[in-house]
Amino acid sequence: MAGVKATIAPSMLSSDFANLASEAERMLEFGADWLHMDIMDGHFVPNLTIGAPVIQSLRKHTNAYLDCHLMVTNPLDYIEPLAKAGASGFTFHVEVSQENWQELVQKIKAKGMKPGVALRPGTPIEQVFPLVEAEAPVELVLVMTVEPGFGGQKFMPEMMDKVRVLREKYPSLDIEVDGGLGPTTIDVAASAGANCIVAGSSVFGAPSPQDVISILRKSVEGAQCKS
Ligand SMILES: O=C(CO)[C@@H](O)[C@H](O)COP(=O)(O)O
Repeated sequence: MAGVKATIAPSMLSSDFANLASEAERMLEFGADWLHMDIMDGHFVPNLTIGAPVIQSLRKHTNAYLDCHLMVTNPLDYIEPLAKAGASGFTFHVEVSQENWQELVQKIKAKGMKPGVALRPGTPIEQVFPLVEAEAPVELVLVMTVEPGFGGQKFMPEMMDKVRVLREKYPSLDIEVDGGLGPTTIDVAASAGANCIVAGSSVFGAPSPQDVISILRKSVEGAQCKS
């Protein structure tokens, strides 16, 4: 797994939104690499969270990489506002982009953001291959390990087959996993080949978030040494 960096991204969905800036600062002090921002429209998923105005407010307080996961039906509408707001990564869902993914990726890149594609647990992994192999490719694949919409759900180990297939095919791709990740589930994800780890409740709910971040990182780095 040469060339992929262990990246730990606390999911700010589990933070205290009323104190977002200080929660973000705390996570970065604890060793987080990215801040994972879950943008939901109440349509693609049955939950409504934040959008560009909140990213813009947070951007005033931090230079951190803001890893935005768009759980929305019309990702195209979000590119311009999120770029202006200061988003760093823009990951849209393959299920809503069958027709226009090339346009999406080109626009995301043109706005200086890192393009990624996510897939729901029920979506076959083959659907993302063309996006990774395109002339203007996505640079990250987010394998959802729970149904998108809410934090605190149970990790789905059967999703690791998707991660293994991706890692085998694309040794230097950023492969992100999201949902139910924590000290008890990280080893299976890391050994399957995931290198970007999103974790919400296991980090924010821990007596020592710093220790959890460190356990996640060590597991990913350890798995890379073995491969
Ligand atoms: O995208 C999502 C949920 O849709 C995630 O980012 C969750 O927020 C992760 O939370 P935990 O499962 O780690 O609590």
